Amino acid sequence: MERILKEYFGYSSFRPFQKEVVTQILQGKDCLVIMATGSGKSICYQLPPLITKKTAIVISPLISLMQDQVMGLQQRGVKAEFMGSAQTDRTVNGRAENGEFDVLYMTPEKACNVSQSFWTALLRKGVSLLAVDEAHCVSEWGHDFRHEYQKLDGLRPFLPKVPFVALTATATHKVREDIVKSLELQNAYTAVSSFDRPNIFYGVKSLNRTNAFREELAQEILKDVGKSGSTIIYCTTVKDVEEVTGVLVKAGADARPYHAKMGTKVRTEVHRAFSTDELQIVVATVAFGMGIDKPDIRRVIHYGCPKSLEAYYQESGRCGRDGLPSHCWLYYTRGDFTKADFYTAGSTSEARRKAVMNAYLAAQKYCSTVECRRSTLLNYFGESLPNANCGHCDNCLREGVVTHRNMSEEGHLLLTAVKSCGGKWGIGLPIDVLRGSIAKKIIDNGYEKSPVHGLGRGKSANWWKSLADQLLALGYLKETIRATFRLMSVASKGDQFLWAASNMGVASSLMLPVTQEMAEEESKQQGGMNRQATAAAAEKGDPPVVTMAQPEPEGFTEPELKLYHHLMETRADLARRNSTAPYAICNEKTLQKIAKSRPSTEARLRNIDGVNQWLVTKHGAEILATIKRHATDLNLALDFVEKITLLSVSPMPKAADSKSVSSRGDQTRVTSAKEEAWRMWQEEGISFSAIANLPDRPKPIKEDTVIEYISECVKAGYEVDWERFCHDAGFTAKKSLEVEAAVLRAGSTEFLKPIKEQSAEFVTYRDIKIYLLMLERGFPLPVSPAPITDRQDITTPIDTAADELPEGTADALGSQKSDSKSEVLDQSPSGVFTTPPWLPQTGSDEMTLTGLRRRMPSWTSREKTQTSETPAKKVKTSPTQAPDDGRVKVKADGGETATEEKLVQWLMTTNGVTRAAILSQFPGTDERALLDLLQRLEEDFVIYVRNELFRVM
Ligand SMILES: Nc1ncnc2c1ncn2[C@@H]1O[C@H](COP(=O)(O)OP(=O)(O)OP(=O)(O)O)[C@@H](O)[C@H]1O
Repeated sequence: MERILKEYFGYSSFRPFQKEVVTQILQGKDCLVIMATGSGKSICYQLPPLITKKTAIVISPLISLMQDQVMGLQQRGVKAEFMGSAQTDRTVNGRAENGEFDVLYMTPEKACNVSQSFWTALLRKGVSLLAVDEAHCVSEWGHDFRHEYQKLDGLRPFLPKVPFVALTATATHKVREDIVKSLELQNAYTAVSSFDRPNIFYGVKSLNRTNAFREELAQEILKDVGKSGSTIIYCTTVKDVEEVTGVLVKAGADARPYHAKMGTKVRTEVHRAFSTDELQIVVATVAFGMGIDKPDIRRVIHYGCPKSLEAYYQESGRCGRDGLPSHCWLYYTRGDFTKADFYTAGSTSEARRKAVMNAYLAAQKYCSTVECRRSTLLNYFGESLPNANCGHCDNCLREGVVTHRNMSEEGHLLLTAVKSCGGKWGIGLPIDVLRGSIAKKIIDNGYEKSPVHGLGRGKSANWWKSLADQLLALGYLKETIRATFRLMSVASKGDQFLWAASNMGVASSLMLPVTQEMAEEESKQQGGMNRQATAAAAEKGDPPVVTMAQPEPEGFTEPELKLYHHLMETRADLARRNSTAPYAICNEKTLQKIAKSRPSTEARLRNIDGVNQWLVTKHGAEILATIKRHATDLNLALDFVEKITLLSVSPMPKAADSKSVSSRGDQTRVTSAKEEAWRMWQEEGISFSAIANLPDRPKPIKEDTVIEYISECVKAGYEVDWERFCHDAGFTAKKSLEVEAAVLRAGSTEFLKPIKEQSAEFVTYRDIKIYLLMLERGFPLPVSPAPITDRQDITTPIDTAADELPEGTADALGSQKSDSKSEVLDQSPSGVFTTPPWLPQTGSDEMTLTGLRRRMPSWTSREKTQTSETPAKKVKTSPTQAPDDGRVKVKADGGETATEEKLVQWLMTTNGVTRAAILSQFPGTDERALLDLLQRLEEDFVIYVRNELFRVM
């Protein structure tokens, strides 16, 4: 899986849940995948067809979305196409039926209308899965309900045993249940990830639909768009689209409109220009919604409140899909909150109408809340942030700047006005009463006689509405929905407040934040006084005003930045010449990694996370040429190996306080089996081999597995006796130096295989992993006094050392809780080791374990056994274990032995071989040891098995 992920998509590791979902699909299981926007759901259905070589059918709601995905996949060497009305290539149908495509997209309408014979023919060729993308469209409770989605279960009989995979980024619990029911998902594996998009900054501002405001907005947008990345401005109406585009173009912006009233041809052209970076800003209605899969959109601006919070999450989710910092701003006016009729008009059932209304109210709440925007968004989907303050939205940044004020008087007035209107109206009428309106409705109902009539004249209607939002959120007011009307009444908490005020003569204090809207309204009324206050606050060093500016990549020196920009130009040029989008060539994050590491060869370029085989083959030469050309001018060294990230790890906590510590970042604790292995080794001194062969294990595990377990504990912060660990694992100074040299030659620490290829034969995958772990945790590496000057200097340790050991010794050593150091050196009671014959017999400080190790040619028993003068204690390695140099034990009956290298080399010359064939090729190999070797190579992604044939990756 990892190999294919790297080969086609360029990624070196899976994101959370991707691997699990792919595994379940490969096992034929239905899946329900609920993962955040931009979290990488597509990989879940794009990888299985590449593994199984069977077509994946993907149901997608929009042609533009399918076209985008097909373009991206084709750029990666994946055979992808879409079937539907917009398809001009007449051969697609036949080729699809013939199983020629890895990934085949179609709309639900198309899928429900293709003939049974099509499915039968395709099924004969092989179908790996049927994915239903944007699966929330299945549910009436979803924000984009589509009838055709509800018919997709009709495909089940045509595609027996084909796993159905439903994917969406927006599904409340109700929607999830609907999806499972409607698509008849059986025993589905469900993956639900966090909805959080940490790289996105969320903010809300108020809006005024006047030309003056739009001009101001255009200036604000223009300040940032010049820097980099693309911008989408979503509008709720075509009129808004035209007006906003107008002012932007007039102000000199590179902007074009996109809405349903434009012809298909023009829309396609706008879409293409935007995707290929020819156009920087698209001002669009939601028609442009899900169809955009561009990873480097830096700003999504909403001009008007969206129709639902789900829609907002989806649309804002188009932003920053490459994980780089991006901004989402929502501009709204309270006038946007009066469109309930419009949005609910198409509802065919009461349930649907209610769902639309709830989602609409949630969007309004998001606009007017003074709480953390991110929390508000996540809470809606049933998720809560560990910290109520995300620190990365306008409200959180304003915290500390926002002043609180006792609004008990205003609160009392508003509650009284609502009460006097009898709970029969929305909030608008009581506010009109407060502001002294003598409209017909007020006179007809006698509200002008209310004791509070006209007492709230000093504040604007919007100011009072903002207060009402807060009183509603705090439970002083309550809202009931009748049809599309929102009726406001006083809740019991509000009643108590009013009662206390009239009976005790005092209103309780009501400290509330002055919302941005309140501040703006007051500012308008006080002729800009508030603006002065804001400037004064800034002078006092209050948090900075948030801008939409796109920061340059972090941690880059000036020359590196220049190189990065040259690479961006090369990418744009490649995209132009290949009629594709720059991001389809390579995304910005990957380009940043390339600029930082500056590979000099294709192999090193390939090694970079995010670089796929296709990029190397098609454009590698030009990218390398750009690097070479500019790196010299900019005085930048090539093949820069970034160790900073590896070494900048916090010091390791002590075991006592680290057992419950989760690993850095990923909150996972080690399993009890791993912790048990760690405890036995670290605290009880039991050897790896003894732990691997514990008598009460149902089946022995490999020594390597034990080492892996302990390594995981180390990563999770557990303490280890590191010297002993290296000693027991046979990781010597010589190996350490060799791996270090290999890392430099490989140019990266991302993958094990290139490092292995660059290492001397005696270095095993285990050694490389230990070396990387030490680097990661910042442990000192073993040192040797004699530097290795020449590769020839490094000789391969003997192959047969372990075979000379008498049977049973290892088991015996293990069962007596042995410290494996005793396999080599006799330990004196003082903890000082006696000097082996090949070391000087004097020199007290050199007699400590560390001192000895510093001077020893090697640390380990196994390496010591190769020294002819050393009277090594005989240690037996279990027949199922491969010795630490990765070699396999030789059987007494002779014949050629399978070593890691020999085996891999031979496999490379074949098209895949069975285990029996390997055994006959290497008759001197112990069968169990061979199995171990094969398993280890598989785990290290050196080989893989398909149809019981072993092949090299
Ligand atoms: N394992 C990975 N490593 C690094 N990047 C990845 C990985 N998987 C996916 N990505 C990248 O993440 C971005 C988002 O992926 P994708 O389009 O699949 O998201 P999505 O979950 O379908 O989002 P949405 O619901 O918004 O459509 C893409 O640029 C993709 O290439």
